[in-house]
Amino acid sequence: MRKKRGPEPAGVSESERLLFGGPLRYDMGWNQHSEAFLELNFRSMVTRLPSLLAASLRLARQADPVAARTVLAAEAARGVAQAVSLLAVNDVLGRLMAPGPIEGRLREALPALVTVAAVMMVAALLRAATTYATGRLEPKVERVATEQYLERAAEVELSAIEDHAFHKLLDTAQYGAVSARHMIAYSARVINGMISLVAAAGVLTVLHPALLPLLVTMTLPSAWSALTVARRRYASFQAWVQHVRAGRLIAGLLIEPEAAPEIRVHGVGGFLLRHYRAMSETAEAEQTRLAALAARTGLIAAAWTGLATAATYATLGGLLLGGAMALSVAGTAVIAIRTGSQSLESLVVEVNALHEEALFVGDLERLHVEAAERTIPVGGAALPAEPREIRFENVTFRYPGDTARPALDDVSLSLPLGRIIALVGENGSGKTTLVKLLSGLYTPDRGRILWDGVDAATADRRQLADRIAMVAQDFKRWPFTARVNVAVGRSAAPLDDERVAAAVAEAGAGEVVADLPRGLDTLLARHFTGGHELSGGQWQRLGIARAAYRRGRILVVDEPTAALDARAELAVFEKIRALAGSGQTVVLITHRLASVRHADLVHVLDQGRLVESGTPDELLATGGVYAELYALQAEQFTKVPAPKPA
Ligand SMILES: Nc1ncnc2c1ncn2[C@@H]1O[C@H](COP(=O)(O)OP(=O)(O)OP(=O)(O)O)[C@@H](O)[C@H]1O
Repeated sequence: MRKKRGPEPAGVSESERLLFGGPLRYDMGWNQHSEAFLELNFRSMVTRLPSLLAASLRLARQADPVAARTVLAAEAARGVAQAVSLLAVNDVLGRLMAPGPIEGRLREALPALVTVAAVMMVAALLRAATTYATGRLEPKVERVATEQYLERAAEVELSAIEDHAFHKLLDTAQYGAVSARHMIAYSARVINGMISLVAAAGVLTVLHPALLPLLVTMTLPSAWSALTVARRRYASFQAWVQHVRAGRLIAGLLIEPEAAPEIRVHGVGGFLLRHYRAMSETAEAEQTRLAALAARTGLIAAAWTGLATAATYATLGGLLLGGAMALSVAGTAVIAIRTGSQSLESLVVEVNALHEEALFVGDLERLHVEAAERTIPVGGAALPAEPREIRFENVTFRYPGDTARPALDDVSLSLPLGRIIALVGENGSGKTTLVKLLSGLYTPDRGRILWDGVDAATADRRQLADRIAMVAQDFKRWPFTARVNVAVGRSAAPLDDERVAAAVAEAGAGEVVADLPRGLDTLLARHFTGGHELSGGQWQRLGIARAAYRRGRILVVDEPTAALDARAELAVFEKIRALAGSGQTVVLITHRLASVRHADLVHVLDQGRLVESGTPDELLATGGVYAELYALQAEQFTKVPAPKPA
C-alpha cells in the first residue's frame, strides 16, 4: 500500500496564497514530476541490501583492492576478537565466583584475564588498521564513482540528456558518489557489528536458550524505527528532488552575471525572491512533517524497547530465583545482553545509515543501467571515404514527448558534397533539427539518411561525428582561454598552434584576438580574475574559428551571421564561399536570403516539410515560398517610406 505523502512539492502552498493572494501567478513549468521510485518496504530493503552492499564493495575493489581487503579482514578479525573476549570474560567470572580461597580463584582466572588484555590490544591494532585503510579508500571510492557517473553522462545520446526522466536520474545519482564513500565506513562497521553480535548471541544461547529471543525483541523496535525514518526520508527526497533543483536554479539566477542586467532593468529580483521563498517554505513544511513523523516513530520504538528490556531482566530474575541459573552465569548473561544489545543497536544504526546511503548508490547503479541502454553505440559500418552525396529518404522525426506535429515530416532531399547547401525556412520549420539528424545527434523515427549507400543509423557514430564541424546557433562559449576555445574543436589531438592561427585567420577572427589583452591566452570568462568578455559577434567569429580548426569534411553553420555587423557578415560569407571553393561541403542555415545567393542548392522547409528545392535563381523564378521571403526582405531595403500626412 502506498503511504500518504506530505504536501505536493510544487502545489499551491500556504505561503503562495499569503504572498500572492492565490496560487503563484506565474507557473514556472516545473510542476510536473513523474512518480518517484518507491517500492520501498521493509522486505525490499532487507533483500536489496546485500546487492547494494556488493555494489559498494565492487567500487572499493576497483578503487583500491589492497585497502578494501585490509578493511574487510581487519573488521572481521575485530568481530572475532570481541567473541573471544566475551568467552574469556565468562571464564574469568566463572572462576572468580567458584568456591575456594580468593588467591586460588585469582590465579585460576589469570590466564583468561591475560587473554582479555591481549585481545583488547589486538582489537586496538585492528581498529588502527581499519582507520588507515578506510581513510585511504574513501576518497578513491568517491573519485571512481564520480568518474563513472560523469563518463556515463558524457556517453549517452543527446536525446537522453534532453529527457526529463533521465535528467532526474542524473540529479539523484550525483549523490551516489559521496554515498559510496560513506558506505565504506558503514560497511566496515556493519561487518564488525554482525560478527560481534553473532558472538554475543552464541554465548547467550549457550547460557540459556530463552535469552536470545529476548535480546532480539529488545532491539527490534529501534531497527523498525530507524528503517522507517530512513525510508520516509528517501521517499521524500525522491519526490522533492526536482523542487530542490528548481529552488537552487532560482537562487543561482539571482547571482548569475548573464541574468544581472535584466534583473535590474526589469526588476525581476523581487519576483525571483518571492518564488524562492515560496519554494523554500513548501520544502520547510515537508521537513517539519518528516521531523514530526520521526519523533512519533521514535517514541513508539522507545516504549516498545522499555517493555522488552523489563521482560528480559524479569526473565533473568525468574531463572535466578527458580535456581535454573547460577549467579556467575547470570553475571555473564547480563554482560552478554548488554554487549549484544549494544552491538545490535549500533548494528541497526549502521545498517540504517548504510541502507540510506545504499539507496543513493542504487540510483547510481540505476543510472549505469539506463545509461548503458542509451549510450551512443560504439562501432558500426564504415562510411565511404569520399562520399558524393548524403540523401535524406522520407525522414520523419518527432522530439520525445512532443505530441504536436513532427519536427521533420517525411523529408526527402539531397546534400551533394563539396557544395554550399542552404537550408531556409521560417522559425520552427525544422532546419536545426535537420542538421542535428545529419550530425548523428538524433536518429530518424522513420526513413533513412544515406551516405552514398551507407545508412547513417548503422554507421560508426564516432566516424560520422569526425566528419562534421558545427557552429551551432547556441554553440558553447567555453570558460577557457581564446586559444583553447578554438582548439577545443578537436580536443582529442594535441593542441597545434599553427593550426589555431590558420583557423583564426580563416574565420576572420584575427582582429578579435588582436584586441584581447593577452591575445590568444586571454581567459574568456568574465567572472574570473583576469577574465574578459567578448561581444556576441566576436564570439561568433571564434565559434567559426573553432569549426575551421576541427577541419571536418562537412561544415554545418547555423545562423553564422546573426550577431555580426554588415561588414563582418560579408566577410564571413566570403570565407564560407572560399571554403566551399576548396571542396569543403557547407550546410548553411540562415535567414539572410541575400547571403544564400551564392549557394549551389537551397532547400526550403515549412512546418517540418520540404516545400522547395533548387538553385537560388530557379527558386526565385518559380515564385514560391523562397521568392516570397526574398521579396519581403528586399522590400525592407528598397521600399521608400510613404510621406507622412501633413
Ligand atoms: N530539443 C527539442 N525538444 C523538443 N522540441 C524541439 C527541440 N528543438 C526544437 N524543437 C521543436 O522542433 C521544431 C523545429 O525546430 P527547429 O529548431 O528545427 O527549427 P528551425 O527551423 O531551426 O527554427 P529557427 O529558425 O527558429 O532556428 C519546433 O517546433 C521546435 O519547437
